[in-house]
Amino acid sequence: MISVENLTKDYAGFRAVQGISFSVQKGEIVGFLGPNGAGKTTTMRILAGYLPPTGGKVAVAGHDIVAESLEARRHVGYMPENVPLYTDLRVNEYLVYRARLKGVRGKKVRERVEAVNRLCHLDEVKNKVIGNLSKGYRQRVGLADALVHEPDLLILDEPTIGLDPHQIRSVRDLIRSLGNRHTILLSSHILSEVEAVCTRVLILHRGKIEAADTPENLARLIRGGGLGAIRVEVSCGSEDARRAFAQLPDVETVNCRAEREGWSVLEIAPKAGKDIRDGIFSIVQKQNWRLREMSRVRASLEDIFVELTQD
Ligand SMILES: Nc1ncnc2c1ncn2[C@@H]1O[C@H](COP(=O)(O)OP(=O)(O)OP(=O)(O)O)[C@@H](O)[C@H]1O
Repeated sequence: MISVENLTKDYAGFRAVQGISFSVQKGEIVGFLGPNGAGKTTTMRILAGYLPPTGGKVAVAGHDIVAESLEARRHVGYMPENVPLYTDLRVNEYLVYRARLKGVRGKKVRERVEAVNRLCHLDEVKNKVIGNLSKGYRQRVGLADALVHEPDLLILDEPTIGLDPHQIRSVRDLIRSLGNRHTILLSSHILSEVEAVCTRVLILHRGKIEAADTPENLARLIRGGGLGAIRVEVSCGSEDARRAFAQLPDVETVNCRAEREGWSVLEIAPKAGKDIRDGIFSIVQKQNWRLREMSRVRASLEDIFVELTQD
């Protein structure tokens, strides 16, 4: 659905996107992550046909975004970061206008507007003036706009920015349900949201792709080859515990997380690919400590993001 080869974008001598390549298959929901200024919006605007690339090849649904711009854009629904709406229009009027502008004709216009109103839960506000809507409803109007011409591909730039937790959850559920029928590329700084809806993530840093994989595989990349840190709670002082566990040959780091009432909580990271659980247990036995927790700490998407994008 998306094919990007060696894409570059220059702004007045500054290279914001530095030769990136990736592809997105039909039916995927892909999270596009990166620190501020990484080049996410720039890339998304190029994919949506709003900005010309400086170099490289970009195709959407098999159509070159430069040579066959109109045809490519027919397949794309784009929701920009700050949804530009005509605040004097009513929701219905706006969506009818947008549908016509995007080439929807005749009876189909009403049908499509009704369908997206239903899908985006806009029915109760469809006759309201957009300027009087809350931020959450405006975001949904933006999403309805992106969907009104039945695109195959949805490009959503921070779709939940500025929403409260209830609204975030409802937009997230909506995106997940759209994933059944659409391919989706979405950027977000809310990593729990990306973890919840995306099948794959692309991490962009300073205009380059640092990683592209499922969150599970990325966690494997950064934490001990997939085995992850082990969290233990043992009945001793944290310094004694730290020293004892650090002696294990396959241990990379030992960090104390808490110490209270004679118990210490530690996170022990193994060297890549090593399983240190037996060794940990032997030490606990030898020292005659009591053990009330031994669990695996899975790297969160936030851990992965921070590790891959720190300077
Ligand atoms: N129109 C422009 N003219 C000049 N520089 C620009 C322009 N648009 C973006 N940039 C620069 O290009 C770089 C990438 O910006 P972009 O908006 O694509 O990043 P982003 O990853 O979307 O960031 P954010 O998470 O803050 O939205 C930044 O350094 C930005 O200042």
